[in-house]
This record gives sequence, C-alpha cells and structure tokens, in this order.
Amino acid sequence: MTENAISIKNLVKTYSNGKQALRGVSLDIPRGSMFALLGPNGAGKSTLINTLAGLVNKTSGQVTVWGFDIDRDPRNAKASIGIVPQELVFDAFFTPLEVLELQAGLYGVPKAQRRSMELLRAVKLDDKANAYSRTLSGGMKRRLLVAKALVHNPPILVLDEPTAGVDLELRQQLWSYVRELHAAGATVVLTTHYLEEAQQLCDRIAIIHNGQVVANTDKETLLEQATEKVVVISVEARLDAVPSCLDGYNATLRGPHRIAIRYDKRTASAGRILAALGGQGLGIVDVSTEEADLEDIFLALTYRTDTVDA
Ligand SMILES: Nc1ncnc2c1ncn2[C@@H]1O[C@H](COP(=O)(O)OP(=O)(O)OP(=O)(O)O)[C@@H](O)[C@H]1O
Repeated sequence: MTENAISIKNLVKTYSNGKQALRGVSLDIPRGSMFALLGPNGAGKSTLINTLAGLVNKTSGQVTVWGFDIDRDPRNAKASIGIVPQELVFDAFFTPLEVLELQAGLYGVPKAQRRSMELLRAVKLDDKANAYSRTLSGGMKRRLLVAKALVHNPPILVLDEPTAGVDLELRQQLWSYVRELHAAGATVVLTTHYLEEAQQLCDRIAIIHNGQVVANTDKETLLEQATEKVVVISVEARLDAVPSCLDGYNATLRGPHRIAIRYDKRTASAGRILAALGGQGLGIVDVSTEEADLEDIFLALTYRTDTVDA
C-alpha cells in the first residue's frame, strides 16, 4: 500500500487545440499532508486537479489516488477524493440540504450513512438548510461547495482557489474548518494565489509553472532557498546619498534617515555591513532585517523558467 495520497508520474495533457497544459508532471502528495499547489494563472493547476477528478482526460502518464489508478479503478479513485471547484456552480432551485442529498445519491451513499445536516452545521449553514441556493451569499455558496465535496467522506479534500474573492473573515472561517478536517486526518490539497496563505497553512508546497513542477518540497526547505536578505539601518544623521563606505553593496535610501541594504546571506552578513557603517559617525539608532518570503522564491523560480522558456 502506497504512503501517498496522490501519486502522479509524467503526466501530460495536450488539449485538442494543441495547447500543452501539463508537460510531464511528476508529483507525490503524502497522506495526511496539507499541500499547496501554487502557480501563476494558466500554469496548469486546474488541468491537474480536473485530471484527478476525472473531468479532464490525460494525454499520457500515470495517476493514482489513494492507491487507486485513475484508469484501471476510476470508481475507487473518485470515491477517495472530494473536490471544491473554482466556480460557484449550483442549480439555483435546490436548497443546500437537497444539494447535499443529491450529491450523496450520486456517490451511492446509503441513506442511513448520509450526514447532510451534520455537514451543514460544520460549515455553519444549518440555518439555511431549506433556503434556495440562489439566495445564498458568495461565501455561503463556497461553504456549501466544501460540504458538497465531503458528502462521501473522502480521505482527500482538494480546494481549487477556494478563497478567491472571499472576504478576510470568511476566509479565516473556511481555513479554520479546513484545519479541523486536516487535524482529523484528512489530506488537504489547495491551490491558491495567496502565497501567504500557503505559507501559513501548508506543510508542503509545489510550484507549477508552464505545465511543469519547478519546486516541490517542505515549506522550510523552500524558504531556505531564499538567499537574499535586507538590512534596514536608521541613523541620526541626515543623508542625501548612500554613504560611500557602502560602495559595492546594493544600498538605497528609504528616506533621509534610513538605508536599506540588500545582500546575499551566503556571501555577506548584517554584521559586516554594520561594521562598514560603524566608523562613519552617523549615529546608528535602529537595525532591522527582512527575510525573503515565499513570494520572492516564487518570483525567482517562475522568472527563471520564463527565461529558460523564452
Ligand atoms: N479546455 C481547454 N482547451 C484548451 N486550452 C485549455 C483548456 N483549459 C485550459 N487550457 C489552457 O491550458 C493552460 C493551463 O490552464 P489551467 O486552467 O490548468 O491553469 P491554472 O493554473 O489553473 O490557471 P488559473 O489559475 O487561471 O485557473 C492555459 O494556457 C489554458 O489557457
């Protein structure tokens, strides 16, 4: 039995118009992980997720979901995954309770094992159980889609850009529920444009760009790849220009009393920069450093492959 929730080998998808959306993607998503799939628009994230869901037919490659090959055992593969799609699509004339009951029916969940009301309570929609879906706000619809993805009790939950256009409070509610599911054992895969969200929520991160995986590692390792740091030094003296002792550094003024110096932490240190400034009689009053974050790494990686592709 495989340890991976999802295992993808050399996945290629070429659409009928010739567009190669996935160009040999290999990716293992460990069971029990909280996994982020990041990538700019058009990178291939939805194509990847829709392949897992059985909505897109792959061109070649091998995919297993919870150990079930999607070609040889599509029924079990589908039963192992719940997908929250990007678009808010509902039949407006069904109530949330009916939406969940219908979905349970589609998945063949016996009546005695259905838990529609429990799910509505979990996503805080129990008071809307019998309202028409068209009367729900965007955020409520999003929550209903999460409940819908969970009716067949799948061990894997995939959320495709779930918080795009969702306000901050709701986003936090949604994430706290997703965290609960994860703590209860679910494997969670999410695609997001909010890098900060991936950084806060996920333990593993893959970056996909132009249909290829350009990074796939645990969050800490990815963050360690950031080699650039910034030290910001505030001084008493009024500065008109960067002091000449910083020649050779990438230094800029951030106002008349602050200097920001970018440096590569492998070859320089804040201490050395301070030492260079120390003898100048500028009166150092404050020093702070800024670490690169996921966004910097993301930009560096996607920029690099842009350049390679060009
Ligand atoms: N049905 C289709 N026919 C042809 N090309 C498609 C089709 N669906 C997607 N594409 C193209 O495949 C590429 C990958 O698209 P995909 O939707 O998977 O990217 P994405 O990373 O999910 O982007 P977004 O964040 O914008 O949803 C894009 O260039 C897109 O235009």
